[in-house]
Amino acid sequence: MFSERKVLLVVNPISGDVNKDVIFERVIEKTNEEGYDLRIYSTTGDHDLETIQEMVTNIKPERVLVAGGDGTISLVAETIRHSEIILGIIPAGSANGLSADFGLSGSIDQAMEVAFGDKSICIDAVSINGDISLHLSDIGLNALLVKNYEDSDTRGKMGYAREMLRTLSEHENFEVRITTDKGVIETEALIVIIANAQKYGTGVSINPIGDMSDGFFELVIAKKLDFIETAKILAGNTDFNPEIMQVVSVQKATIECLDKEAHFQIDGEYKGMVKHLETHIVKGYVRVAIP
Ligand SMILES: Nc1ncnc2c1ncn2[C@@H]1O[C@H](COP(=O)(O)OP(=O)(O)OP(=O)(O)O)[C@@H](O)[C@H]1O
Repeated sequence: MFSERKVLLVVNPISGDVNKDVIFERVIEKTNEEGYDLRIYSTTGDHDLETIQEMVTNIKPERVLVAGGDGTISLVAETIRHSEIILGIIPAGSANGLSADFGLSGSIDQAMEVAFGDKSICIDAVSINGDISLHLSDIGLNALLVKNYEDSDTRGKMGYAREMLRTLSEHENFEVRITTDKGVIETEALIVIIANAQKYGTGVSINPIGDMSDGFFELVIAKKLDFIETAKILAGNTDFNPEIMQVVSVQKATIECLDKEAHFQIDGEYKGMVKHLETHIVKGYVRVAIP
């Protein structure tokens, strides 16, 4: 059957611990029912951005569905940025931070309903030294945890707990200067989070005022915490205490590490050590289907 209504499904075959066969079956079934012409792309880890970009240009889909983690979602978002094409998320990564913020539970049934539903919002992104962050990026403690977890060959809760303890023993606070149009903050920090959203994938709410569509992002600056409190936060057992963290809503900021380089991660992907970050909001970056 010929159809003008096209859907592109992008699947990361290696992400998370999720059986992609079920996803294929459900998407094929749903697109048949709704009369969509379906195209499928499985990522290879090599030149995926260029290939997806070309497919989007040629196919002109109404929706692009992504079954993968935050890395694959960011990649696809880049290919449909500033367009009316709707991004449908089928959570299938290891952490699924973005999906959690959109209220997606992880069930395929719910994801399908949402991805083909008629509710969507246009979300902002944050540009950090030229890279795009859709969710939460940070320097300091959590970025070191992301690095340690990526470097370790264990997975699952036990592996996470072990890396968390190692991270707590290795981490050192750093001196930071943050310059925004609201003034200059100079402080010792445990972590500085550049937050477009509200919650980490663990469910910890670190930015309760976060709104992905408001034209602002938040800088969440946490100072020294004690060992137990920090462990609870990393493990996802408690939210940040407002007494020891400062939150500023901005459109632009310069972040400088004054005494040493700090570990840096974007949306769950470790990016190395940095001393200087230039950040600014990119309004209306991508349209996402929501519950
Ligand atoms: N076929 C493939 N083989 C190997 N690596 C791949 C393949 N397809 C994509 N990748 C890699 O997968 C990474 C993106 O993974 P993604 O973020 O989707 O899942 P994840 O890491 O399991 O989940 P999360 O981001 O939620 O932790 C990229 O580094 C990309 O290069």
